[in-house]
Amino acid sequence: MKKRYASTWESLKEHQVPKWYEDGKFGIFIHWGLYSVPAFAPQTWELGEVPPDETWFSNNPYAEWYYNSINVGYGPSYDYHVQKYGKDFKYEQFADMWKAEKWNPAEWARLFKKAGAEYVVLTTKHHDGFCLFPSEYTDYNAWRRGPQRDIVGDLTDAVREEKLRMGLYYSGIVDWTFADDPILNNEDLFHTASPTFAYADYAYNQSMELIDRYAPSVFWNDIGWPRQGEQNLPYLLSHYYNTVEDGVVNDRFNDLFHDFTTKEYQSGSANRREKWEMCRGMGLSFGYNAMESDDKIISIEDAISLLVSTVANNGNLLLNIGPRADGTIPEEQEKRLLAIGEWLRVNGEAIYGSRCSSRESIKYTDQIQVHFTEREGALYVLIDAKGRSQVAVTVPGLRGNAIPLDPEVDAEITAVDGGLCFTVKNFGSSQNIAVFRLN
Ligand SMILES: C[C@@H]1N[C@H](CNC(=O)c2cc3ccccc3[nH]2)[C@@H](O)[C@H](O)[C@@H]1O
Repeated sequence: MKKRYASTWESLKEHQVPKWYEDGKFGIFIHWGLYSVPAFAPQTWELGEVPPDETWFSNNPYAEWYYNSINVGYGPSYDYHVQKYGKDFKYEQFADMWKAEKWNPAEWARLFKKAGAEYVVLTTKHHDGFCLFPSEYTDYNAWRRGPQRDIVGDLTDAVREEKLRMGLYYSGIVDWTFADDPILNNEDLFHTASPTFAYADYAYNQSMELIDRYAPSVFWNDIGWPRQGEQNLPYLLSHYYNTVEDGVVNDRFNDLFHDFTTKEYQSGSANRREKWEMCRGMGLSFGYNAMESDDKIISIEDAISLLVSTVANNGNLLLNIGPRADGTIPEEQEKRLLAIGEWLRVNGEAIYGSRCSSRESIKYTDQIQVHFTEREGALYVLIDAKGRSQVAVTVPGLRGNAIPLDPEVDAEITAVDGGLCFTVKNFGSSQNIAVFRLN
């Protein structure tokens, strides 16, 4: 019998995180839109590395922030824009330059499947207000302009064809087509963006059309929800759950409600006792940054290490790709997705469907950490030895027989006082993370 949610916080609080999201562990975030045309941002910091003040916002590494970065009227993006497009070139003109002429959604979905992802989250409307779906509330959308396609619908169909879950991102409180005072600090961002009741209704109406048209498995709201629309939320969220019973929402509704909490790069905190999700770009940006240098893009080994440490601590990893305006995925991003998929094909038994172990992760050095997961009565020991070709670690309190999941891993396991010593002589193809099943 399908549960019916009332539009009250009490009823919503009965919603449980669905098994598919607990089991899925790995998703692909996609930031694609008008900002993918200029595809420019300075390569400065990861979010959380420096305070979110004027220095961050006028040197914003997020290429999807291009509109605000030029709107502040100074800084690297402003200088780039004047030099490349001219002082009078309006951001809105990118709407007719974005053609997505090489886009093949089925190809994208096949790549995400090969990457071992279980779900996908696509931007439907980022802070610039341009919609990737035929919204009935604005013509500033990809059906009327640029690609002249229902990007959201076409990708949703392709993703579901590959039996992956489709999630939708919506920029709830920031929409520069309603209010575009330059943003130079978090106060502007989280509290005073788009301050009208008209915008609150707009956000509510667009969210309803996204739910009714696409029934997304994830409703990923960003930054916050219009304060003038907070009283709409219980109805919106109960409508969402009554439409998508095993749907999930994140914690970016002004901390009023969530299924899972979020971290972004170095920003935010997570606790093992509740479900959380880590999101980040491959480099310092979510939107494609054509200027990005290889040294700023996460290594394959560090991406897998992040997945392992996130999952072992009760999280999911939502790893972003920033496609080019023409619809192709940059090779350096594709390479990382395929390598993660390769690692998961060999070691995924310790990841998919696993649960957080009562054993906390152990940090021996900055390079050597051991994580634990549990699944179907088995304990998995995941030895992460960043950058080392061999390692020997003693894990206390373990006993029994440990088998490497990767047959190419050459390791010796010996019982020592009250624990097991793992001597890994060769990590095989497992990118310096060797996984053992303890029977
Ligand atoms: C995915 C990413 N989100 C950014 C806004 N970030 C937040 O609102 C935010 C970060 C964060 C970290 C920990 C807890 C809450 C948070 N909210 C956006 O400004 C970026 O363009 C991008 O879309």
